[in-house]
Amino acid sequence: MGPSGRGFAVNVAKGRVLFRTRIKFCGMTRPGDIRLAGELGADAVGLVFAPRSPRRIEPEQAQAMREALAPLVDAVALFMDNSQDEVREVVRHVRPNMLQFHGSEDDAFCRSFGVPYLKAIPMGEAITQTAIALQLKYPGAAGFLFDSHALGGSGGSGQTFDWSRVPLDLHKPFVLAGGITPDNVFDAILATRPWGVDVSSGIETEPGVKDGDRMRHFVEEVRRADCHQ
Ligand SMILES: O=C(O)c1ccccc1N[C@@H]1O[C@H](COP(=O)(O)O)[C@@H](O)[C@H]1O
Repeated sequence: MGPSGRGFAVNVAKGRVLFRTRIKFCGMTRPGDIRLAGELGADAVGLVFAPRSPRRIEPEQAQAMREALAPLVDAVALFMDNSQDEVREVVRHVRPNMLQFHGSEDDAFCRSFGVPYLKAIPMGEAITQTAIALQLKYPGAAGFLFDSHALGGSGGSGQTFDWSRVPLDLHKPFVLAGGITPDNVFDAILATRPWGVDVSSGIETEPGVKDGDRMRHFVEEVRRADCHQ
Protein backbone atom coordinates (compact mmCIF):
# COMPACT_ATOMS: atom_id res chain seq x y z
CA MET A 1 0.00 0.00 0.00
CA GLY A 2 1.27 3.50 -0.79
CA PRO A 3 1.98 6.10 1.89
CA SER A 4 -1.47 7.64 1.56
CA GLY A 5 -3.32 4.36 1.59
CA ARG A 6 -3.71 4.72 -2.14
CA GLY A 7 -3.06 1.02 -2.59
CA PHE A 8 -6.80 0.65 -1.84
CA ALA A 9 -7.85 1.66 -5.33
CA VAL A 10 -4.98 1.90 -7.69
CA ASN A 11 -5.81 0.62 -11.18
CA VAL A 12 -3.06 -0.42 -13.47
CA ALA A 13 -3.83 -0.08 -17.16
CA LYS A 14 -1.21 -0.49 -19.86
CA GLY A 15 1.54 -0.07 -17.29
CA ARG A 16 0.22 3.31 -16.15
CA VAL A 17 -0.99 3.90 -12.61
CA LEU A 18 -4.33 5.70 -12.58
CA PHE A 19 -5.60 7.51 -9.52
CA ARG A 20 -8.33 10.02 -8.82
CA THR A 21 -7.81 12.25 -5.79
CA ARG A 22 -11.10 12.56 -3.93
CA ILE A 23 -12.47 16.07 -3.46
CA LYS A 24 -14.43 17.36 -0.50
CA PHE A 25 -15.92 20.85 -0.47
CA CYS A 26 -16.58 21.80 3.14
CA GLY A 27 -18.59 24.44 5.00
CA MET A 28 -21.56 24.50 2.63
CA THR A 29 -24.45 26.70 3.72
CA ARG A 30 -26.46 27.10 0.48
CA PRO A 31 -28.31 24.36 -1.46
CA GLY A 32 -27.23 25.95 -4.77
CA ASP A 33 -23.55 25.50 -3.85
CA ILE A 34 -24.24 21.86 -3.06
CA ARG A 35 -25.91 21.28 -6.44
CA LEU A 36 -22.95 22.88 -8.21
CA ALA A 37 -20.47 20.79 -6.19
CA GLY A 38 -22.16 17.63 -7.48
CA GLU A 39 -22.18 18.88 -11.07
CA LEU A 40 -18.48 19.72 -10.91
CA GLY A 41 -17.63 16.24 -9.69
CA ALA A 42 -16.98 16.72 -5.97
CA ASP A 43 -17.06 13.43 -4.08
CA ALA A 44 -18.33 14.88 -0.81
CA VAL A 45 -19.63 18.05 0.76
CA GLY A 46 -19.16 19.03 4.38
CA LEU A 47 -21.77 20.52 6.71
CA VAL A 48 -20.37 22.23 9.78
CA PHE A 49 -22.02 21.82 13.21
CA ALA A 50 -18.98 22.97 15.21
CA PRO A 51 -19.88 25.55 17.85
CA ARG A 52 -18.76 29.12 17.08
CA SER A 53 -17.96 28.37 13.44
CA PRO A 54 -19.13 31.09 11.02
CA ARG A 55 -20.22 28.21 8.75
CA ARG A 56 -22.28 26.44 11.39
CA ILE A 57 -25.78 25.41 10.31
CA GLU A 58 -28.68 23.97 12.31
CA PRO A 59 -29.82 20.36 11.79
CA GLU A 60 -33.17 21.52 10.32
CA GLN A 61 -31.35 23.73 7.78
CA ALA A 62 -29.06 20.83 6.97
CA GLN A 63 -31.97 18.66 5.92
CA ALA A 64 -32.70 21.00 3.00
CA MET A 65 -29.03 20.94 2.10
CA ARG A 66 -29.05 17.13 2.16
CA GLU A 67 -31.92 17.11 -0.30
CA ALA A 68 -29.86 19.21 -2.75
CA LEU A 69 -27.20 16.53 -2.85
CA ALA A 70 -26.84 14.54 -6.08
CA PRO A 71 -26.73 10.73 -5.97
CA LEU A 72 -23.27 9.28 -5.27
CA VAL A 73 -22.07 12.44 -3.51
CA ASP A 74 -21.46 11.98 0.21
CA ALA A 75 -22.60 14.26 3.03
CA VAL A 76 -19.99 14.68 5.78
CA ALA A 77 -21.04 16.20 9.12
CA LEU A 78 -18.27 18.11 10.91
CA PHE A 79 -18.06 18.49 14.69
CA MET A 80 -15.68 19.96 17.22
CA ASP A 81 -16.25 18.80 20.80
CA ASN A 82 -20.04 18.80 20.35
CA SER A 83 -22.06 16.83 22.90
CA GLN A 84 -23.19 13.29 22.18
CA ASP A 85 -26.80 14.52 22.01
CA GLU A 86 -25.92 17.14 19.40
CA VAL A 87 -24.15 14.59 17.21
CA ARG A 88 -27.07 12.16 17.61
CA GLU A 89 -29.55 14.84 16.56
CA VAL A 90 -27.56 15.58 13.40
CA VAL A 91 -27.23 11.89 12.57
CA ARG A 92 -31.02 11.48 12.97
CA HIS A 93 -32.00 14.58 10.95
CA VAL A 94 -29.32 14.64 8.27
CA ARG A 95 -28.26 10.98 7.84
CA PRO A 96 -24.66 11.85 6.94
CA ASN A 97 -22.51 9.25 5.17
CA MET A 98 -19.54 10.18 7.31
CA LEU A 99 -18.67 12.13 10.46
CA GLN A 100 -15.57 14.34 10.84
CA PHE A 101 -14.32 15.18 14.33
CA HIS A 102 -11.96 18.14 14.90
CA GLY A 103 -11.79 18.26 18.69
CA SER A 104 -10.45 16.08 21.49
CA GLU A 105 -13.07 13.34 20.93
CA ASP A 106 -11.74 9.83 21.57
CA ASP A 107 -12.25 6.75 19.44
CA ALA A 108 -15.07 5.38 21.61
CA PHE A 109 -17.02 8.65 21.25
CA CYS A 110 -16.40 8.93 17.49
CA ARG A 111 -17.50 5.37 16.73
CA SER A 112 -20.52 5.39 19.07
CA PHE A 113 -22.86 6.81 16.38
CA GLY A 114 -22.56 3.85 14.03
CA VAL A 115 -21.42 6.08 11.13
CA PRO A 116 -17.90 5.87 9.63
CA TYR A 117 -15.70 8.70 10.81
CA LEU A 118 -12.64 10.75 9.84
CA LYS A 119 -10.49 12.05 12.69
CA ALA A 120 -9.04 15.49 12.06
CA ILE A 121 -5.46 15.78 13.33
CA PRO A 122 -4.28 19.28 14.29
CA MET A 123 -0.94 20.01 12.62
CA GLY A 124 -0.61 23.56 13.94
CA GLU A 125 1.85 22.60 16.66
CA ALA A 126 5.32 21.20 16.33
CA ILE A 127 4.24 17.81 17.74
CA THR A 128 5.28 14.93 15.50
CA GLN A 129 2.26 12.79 14.70
CA THR A 130 3.43 9.24 14.02
CA ALA A 131 1.30 6.87 11.99
CA ILE A 132 1.55 4.15 14.63
CA ALA A 133 0.39 6.44 17.44
CA LEU A 134 -2.55 7.77 15.41
CA GLN A 135 -3.70 4.32 14.36
CA LEU A 136 -3.47 3.03 17.95
CA LYS A 137 -5.38 6.02 19.29
CA TYR A 138 -8.16 5.87 16.67
CA PRO A 139 -8.49 2.21 15.61
CA GLY A 140 -12.08 2.80 14.47
CA ALA A 141 -11.30 5.72 12.14
CA ALA A 142 -12.02 5.24 8.45
CA GLY A 143 -9.17 7.68 7.81
CA PHE A 144 -7.45 10.82 9.00
CA LEU A 145 -7.68 14.44 7.96
CA PHE A 146 -4.63 16.62 8.53
CA ASP A 147 -5.58 20.22 9.19
CA SER A 148 -3.53 23.30 10.04
CA HIS A 149 -5.19 24.35 13.29
CA ALA A 150 -3.64 23.86 16.73
CA LEU A 151 -5.15 21.48 19.28
CA GLY A 152 -8.31 23.21 20.54
CA GLY A 153 -8.07 25.82 17.77
CA SER A 154 -10.72 26.23 15.12
CA GLY A 155 -10.36 25.02 11.53
CA GLY A 156 -11.52 26.70 8.36
CA SER A 157 -8.87 29.40 8.75
CA GLY A 158 -7.31 29.16 5.30
CA GLN A 159 -3.87 28.56 6.87
CA THR A 160 -1.53 25.92 5.47
CA PHE A 161 0.98 23.85 7.44
CA ASP A 162 4.28 22.23 6.54
CA TRP A 163 3.13 19.33 4.33
CA SER A 164 6.38 17.43 4.93
CA ARG A 165 5.05 16.73 8.46
CA VAL A 166 2.29 14.41 7.21
CA PRO A 167 3.25 10.91 8.44
CA LEU A 168 4.35 8.77 5.52
CA ASP A 169 3.48 5.27 6.64
CA LEU A 170 -0.24 5.42 7.44
CA HIS A 171 -2.21 2.28 6.68
CA LYS A 172 -5.43 4.24 6.33
CA PRO A 173 -6.41 6.87 3.77
CA PHE A 174 -5.80 10.48 4.65
CA VAL A 175 -7.29 13.74 3.51
CA LEU A 176 -5.17 16.87 3.26
CA ALA A 177 -6.82 20.08 4.50
CA GLY A 178 -5.88 23.54 5.71
CA GLY A 179 -5.41 26.46 3.38
CA ILE A 180 -5.76 24.44 0.19
CA THR A 181 -6.78 26.66 -2.73
CA PRO A 182 -7.10 26.36 -6.51
CA ASP A 183 -3.59 27.89 -6.68
CA ASN A 184 -1.79 25.42 -4.43
CA VAL A 185 -3.80 22.18 -4.69
CA PHE A 186 -1.68 20.90 -7.59
CA ASP A 187 1.52 21.23 -5.51
CA ALA A 188 -0.23 19.91 -2.39
CA ILE A 189 -1.22 16.69 -4.18
CA LEU A 190 2.21 16.11 -5.68
CA ALA A 191 3.87 16.81 -2.30
CA THR A 192 1.73 14.50 -0.16
CA ARG A 193 -0.20 12.15 -2.50
CA PRO A 194 -3.33 12.16 -0.32
CA TRP A 195 -6.43 10.03 -0.70
CA GLY A 196 -8.41 13.26 -0.88
CA VAL A 197 -8.26 17.01 -0.46
CA ASP A 198 -10.63 19.15 1.57
CA VAL A 199 -11.21 22.86 1.01
CA SER A 200 -13.39 25.46 2.65
CA SER A 201 -12.10 29.04 2.63
CA GLY A 202 -10.10 28.54 -0.58
CA ILE A 203 -13.32 28.39 -2.62
CA GLU A 204 -15.19 31.15 -0.76
CA THR A 205 -15.91 34.84 -1.13
CA GLU A 206 -16.87 34.98 2.57
CA PRO A 207 -17.34 32.25 5.22
CA GLY A 208 -20.01 29.83 4.00
CA VAL A 209 -20.50 31.52 0.62
CA LYS A 210 -18.85 29.49 -2.13
CA ASP A 211 -17.64 30.91 -5.43
CA GLY A 212 -18.56 28.86 -8.52
CA ASP A 213 -15.46 29.85 -10.51
CA ARG A 214 -13.13 28.92 -7.67
CA MET A 215 -14.91 25.58 -7.19
CA ARG A 216 -14.53 24.80 -10.90
CA HIS A 217 -10.87 25.89 -10.93
CA PHE A 218 -10.16 23.75 -7.86
CA VAL A 219 -11.57 20.63 -9.54
CA GLU A 220 -9.60 21.35 -12.74
CA GLU A 221 -6.37 21.64 -10.77
CA VAL A 222 -6.99 18.36 -8.93
CA ARG A 223 -7.59 16.60 -12.27
CA ARG A 224 -4.41 18.18 -13.66
CA ALA A 225 -2.42 16.83 -10.69
CA ASP A 226 -3.93 13.37 -11.17
CA CYS A 227 -2.89 13.35 -14.84
CA HIS A 228 0.60 14.48 -13.87
CA GLN A 229 1.36 11.41 -11.74
O1 LIG B 1 -15.01 25.52 8.62
C1 LIG B 1 -15.02 25.79 9.83
O2 LIG B 1 -15.53 26.83 10.27
C2 LIG B 1 -14.41 24.81 10.81
C3 LIG B 1 -14.66 24.96 12.16
C4 LIG B 1 -14.12 24.08 13.07
C5 LIG B 1 -13.33 23.01 12.64
C6 LIG B 1 -13.06 22.86 11.28
C7 LIG B 1 -13.58 23.74 10.35
N1 LIG B 1 -13.33 23.64 9.01
C8 LIG B 1 -12.50 22.67 8.39
O3 LIG B 1 -11.13 23.01 8.41
C9 LIG B 1 -10.49 22.45 7.26
C10 LIG B 1 -9.67 23.49 6.53
O4 LIG B 1 -10.42 24.59 6.14
P1 LIG B 1 -9.80 25.71 5.17
O5 LIG B 1 -9.80 25.14 3.78
O6 LIG B 1 -8.41 26.03 5.64
O7 LIG B 1 -10.71 26.88 5.28
C11 LIG B 1 -11.59 21.84 6.44
O8 LIG B 1 -11.74 20.49 6.75
C12 LIG B 1 -12.78 22.61 6.91
O9 LIG B 1 -13.93 21.94 6.67
